[in-house]
Amino acid sequence: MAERILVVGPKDCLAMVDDLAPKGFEIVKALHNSPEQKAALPGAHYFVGFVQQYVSEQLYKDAPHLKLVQMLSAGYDKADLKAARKSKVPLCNNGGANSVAVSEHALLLMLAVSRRLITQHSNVTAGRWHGNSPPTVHEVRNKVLGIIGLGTIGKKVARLALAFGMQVHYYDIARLKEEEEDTLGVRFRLLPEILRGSDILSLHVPLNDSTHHMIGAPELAVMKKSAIIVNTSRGPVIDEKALTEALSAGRLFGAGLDVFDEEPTPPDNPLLKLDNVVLTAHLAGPTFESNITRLRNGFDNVQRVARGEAALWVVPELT
Ligand SMILES: O=CC(=O)O
Repeated sequence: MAERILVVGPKDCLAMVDDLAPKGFEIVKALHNSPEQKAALPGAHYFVGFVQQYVSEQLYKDAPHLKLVQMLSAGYDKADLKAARKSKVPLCNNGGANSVAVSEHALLLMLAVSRRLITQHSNVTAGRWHGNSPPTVHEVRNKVLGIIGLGTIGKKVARLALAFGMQVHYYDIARLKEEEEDTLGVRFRLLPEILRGSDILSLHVPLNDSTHHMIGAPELAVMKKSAIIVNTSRGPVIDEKALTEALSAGRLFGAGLDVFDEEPTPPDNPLLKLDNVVLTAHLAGPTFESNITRLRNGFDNVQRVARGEAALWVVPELT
């Protein structure tokens, strides 16, 4: 009998499954917590979930025959890693499937904040024409971009930034060899140097105990007054209160944020009132293209495990 792949996700995402699903398996598509999911879990061999929060103790209880749990997210900070470890079923992330989307979004935020895009747009739509005003915005060429976290996304951000003529410095606990730095065109700096020296700081680390609030009031205090912060990683990597204070006091030029301490961010969050920010709703990753890549990687991994090979992209905490 064919093995079962259960794919769980929002309706629009499930619509793409039929085009990409591998032959030779029974494919079941279900919305999260739906009766279809409940009925399919006991006989499922592979669980492919668009959202990392689906990885819970209950999942492993309801699906005792799993050989792989494949998340289609990059992050796994909200997945139940304790339950995953206990189950001994490999738990994998999406293998960098979002990296093009997120790196493009990071560049978009850098440019939008540097050029005060939202203010300029609002001025035009409100009939305020400031064409001849003295400049209030920055170029990015020749600026120092500090990347914290030079993984798959961080490297793509570096390549895009280099194409814009930025100088790229990075800090990561895993440092590249000098030849690799030469090939990519980046230079390692210690964290205090990155903070002091960057014109634009872009965060690309996973959220864990060592990255929680890694950018707080003391770190913000040493940054240039003209600096921009871009966060497309996880909200709690920055102390949002300290950032809001720094932005309100004009101690930074601006911030581009796709992620927040609490999501959805509450409507009374004072960050929402600032005019030196560009904010998006944790949507750097999902694009038409990345959704296809996510499923492609997920189904490829399922077939790998079905052939008896080791899964790719097992989350590092479980290896
Ligand atoms: O935030 C998005 C992801 O983890 O894929």
